[in-house]
Amino acid sequence: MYATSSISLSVLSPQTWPFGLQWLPQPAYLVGGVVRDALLGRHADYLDLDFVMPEKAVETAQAIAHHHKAGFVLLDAERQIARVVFEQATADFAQQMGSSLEIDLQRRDFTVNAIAYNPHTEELIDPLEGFVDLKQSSIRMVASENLREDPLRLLRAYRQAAQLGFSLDAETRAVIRQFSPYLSQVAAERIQSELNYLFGSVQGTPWLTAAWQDGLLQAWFPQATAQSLAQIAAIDRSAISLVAACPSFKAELYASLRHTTKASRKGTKNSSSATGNKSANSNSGVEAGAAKAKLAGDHRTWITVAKLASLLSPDLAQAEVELLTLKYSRAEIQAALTIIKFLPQLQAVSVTAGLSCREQYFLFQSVGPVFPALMVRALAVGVPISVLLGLIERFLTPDDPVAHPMPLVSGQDLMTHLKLAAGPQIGQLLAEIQLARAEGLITTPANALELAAKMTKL
Ligand SMILES: Nc1ccn([C@@H]2O[C@H](COP(=O)(O)OP(=O)(O)OP(=O)(O)O)[C@@H](O)[C@H]2O)c(=O)n1
Ligand SMILES: [Mg+2]
Repeated sequence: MYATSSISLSVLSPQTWPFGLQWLPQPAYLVGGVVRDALLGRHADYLDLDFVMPEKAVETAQAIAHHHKAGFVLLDAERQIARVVFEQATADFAQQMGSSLEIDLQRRDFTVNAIAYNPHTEELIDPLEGFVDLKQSSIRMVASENLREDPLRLLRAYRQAAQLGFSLDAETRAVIRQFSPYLSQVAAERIQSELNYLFGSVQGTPWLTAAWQDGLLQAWFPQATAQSLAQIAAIDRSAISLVAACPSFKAELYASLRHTTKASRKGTKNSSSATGNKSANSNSGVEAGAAKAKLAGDHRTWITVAKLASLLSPDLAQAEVELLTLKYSRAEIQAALTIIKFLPQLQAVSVTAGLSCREQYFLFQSVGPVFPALMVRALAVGVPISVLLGLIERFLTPDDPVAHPMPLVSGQDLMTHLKLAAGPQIGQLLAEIQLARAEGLITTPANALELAAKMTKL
């Protein structure tokens, strides 16, 4: 135990919390990432407070939530863990595991995450010498049994190494390799959220590759090869090249998909009983997790979907099974499958001939909003940038008749003017009108009606 005078821990001060110190019983400790990050001088983009206390954890959370009109979620009744969700912060309150704080810390994942701070006395408690590992930028397990107890920690090691810019202690890595088959026992939602972080940044890529090399991804992506991982690195480079060639495409590539998904990095159902491995047992818990993931910058973009698609089987049915197993949302599954389905068409394009107007029209129609993900994946697998830039220009032009056709006439117009009955023929005529427009053959509604009249007489 040592006093904090030599280190600036102002970020841990109750002044930064959304509630006052008087709400906490004595003793109570801050633990986990917030302490680690404060010691590193690392400012997370949002406040994620984890408290442990020998008793009254849930009552404390309840009282704080009630007084501050914040959200309250009982994450685990048995282990007495509750979450209070504020607008700009989340605070978890857990009953200490075991009869002392030291025992609780000994049951955690990595030494750098097993440092506690007592806000009442302003002291750090570091029995596992996590501070030494922090200074050496090293992720070191507390004990191999702890990794066995909650195998998600195997993958967390790579995610946290990526996030912190740390290395993985050699002995820890050897244990992870040995335990890698146990990762298949972990709830898919928890795996997914770690993966999303690894997909979400350039720094994640080498660690994703390391995780694959160490056998952590095989159970979830049985078809992934060294080449798949190389393609993920190529996606990082391709995104840079596309933005350099076409700066206005950046906003499209990095558009957030989070509104389309409810998967969360914490608070999803699981059966593990490890310390700090908080699990929600209600839907509101999932919501709380999602809210937190959103605050934490769980950035799902078209680039992350393109990376995900790189690891999947090229067989659509098989890829869908892999995505469903990982509990990806409908929207993400649709997006990843669209990439897999249309990539071969782009790979087959000859640079000289390019895609015909008609082919482009159908490509835009079929791919829809997934287009940016398909472009970055296509460039990563070697489709010439010249082929892609033409398509991107169309995509970025709001009134482009090929990428964004506006109907010249409606189905109703056709029925009224040509005295046709409703039926599949109307849809076919509308498609032909759009195509003729895309090819520059017609420009006005009158032209469209003429064309349709001609076609019905054929
Ligand atoms: N599977 C897990 C999850 C969490 N923890 C412990 O619970 C703390 C808080 O967990 P969490 O907030 O998920 O992670 P952080 O380490 O705080 O990292 P982040 O910056 O991602 O919040 C961790 O530091 C660690 O002590 C653990 O031992 N095993
Ligand atoms: Mg945390």
